Amino acid sequence: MTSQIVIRRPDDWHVHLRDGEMLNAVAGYTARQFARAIVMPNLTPPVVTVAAAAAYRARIMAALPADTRFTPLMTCYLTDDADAAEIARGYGQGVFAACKLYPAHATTNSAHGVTEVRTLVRVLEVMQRIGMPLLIHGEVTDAHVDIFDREAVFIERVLTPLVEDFPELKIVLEHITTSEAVDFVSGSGAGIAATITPQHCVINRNAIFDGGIRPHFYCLPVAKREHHRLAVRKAAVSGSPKFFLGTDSAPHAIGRKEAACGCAGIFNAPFALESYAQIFDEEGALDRLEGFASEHGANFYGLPLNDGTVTLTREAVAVPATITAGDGKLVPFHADETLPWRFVG
Ligand SMILES: NC(=O)N[C@@H](CC(=O)O)C(=O)O
Ligand SMILES: [Zn+2]
Ligand SMILES: [Zn+2]
Repeated sequence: MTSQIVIRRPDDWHVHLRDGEMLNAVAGYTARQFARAIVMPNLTPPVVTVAAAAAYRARIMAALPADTRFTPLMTCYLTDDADAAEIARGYGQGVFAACKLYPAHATTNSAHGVTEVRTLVRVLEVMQRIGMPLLIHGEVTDAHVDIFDREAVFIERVLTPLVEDFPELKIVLEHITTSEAVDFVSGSGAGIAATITPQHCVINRNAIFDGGIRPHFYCLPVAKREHHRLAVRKAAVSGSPKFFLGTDSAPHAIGRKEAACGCAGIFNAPFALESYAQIFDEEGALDRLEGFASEHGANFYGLPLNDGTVTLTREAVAVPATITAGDGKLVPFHADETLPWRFVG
């Protein structure tokens, strides 16, 4: 039985580091495990300019010890009046690594998101030309569409025509949750990829209602039926270069989760690699963890692979019930569980 995993230093291709006190509390968890991370721009107000992204990047580095080897990769939040020239300038200067498309009102802090993808034609043309990836929260927001169908309907109504109109545009369908998403990405060209979170490999929708409402298992897109979980999990461990690691770690203070209208988001950064290692181990695919965690994403983005390695050992690790964050508390994914793999560093 394998007792140790050594892989090239991995990257997290989708994370929410927040700002202010929360940023100070959570940034270290991501920087400890990952060499780079694609940092989501859904702050209030959202990150839409090169200057705002550069300033946010500086705040992230200031939240970490000076000797931390971590590179935040910044993203531009697309709005209906997104500025193609500003976006191209930010990409050219190495400030923006990608643009993020939130359908308006699809998820946390998406009120400024895009109402009609059609309005973005100019921006998408430029992105396609310069090779800048478009990252998508793939859910329709139509209230008539059942919440469990919103990803599949987005693929049909929005993503399929988008790929037809912009065949060379690099697209990452973020945090996929359905067999429809797996099939769409698998059946598309090399320019279409997806990130996969640990939670969508581990839980199905029953977890959200297990003996009562469980707000710490609520995120968007919401977890789906078991057969979807199995499809997503199979894609993660498949070895396909189209699927790569993106935790979607999305911290919300405990009081904002345990509330009459609790926020969507699962905080998985503190034990992210432990969680993925367990999944790959259970699937007999530990030899594919390195591709998923450390190679496929970088290759898709056209970035160099990281130097150095990280190690996990087969050793029980107890996940605490809560984690202190400033004056408040966060509940981590796997709270109160014991995981079989320990991140050593
Ligand atoms: N995933 C979530 O449930 N929440 C994310 C937003 C997002 O990634 O959709 C957040 O910012 O809290
Ligand atoms: Zn999202
Ligand atoms: Zn997210």
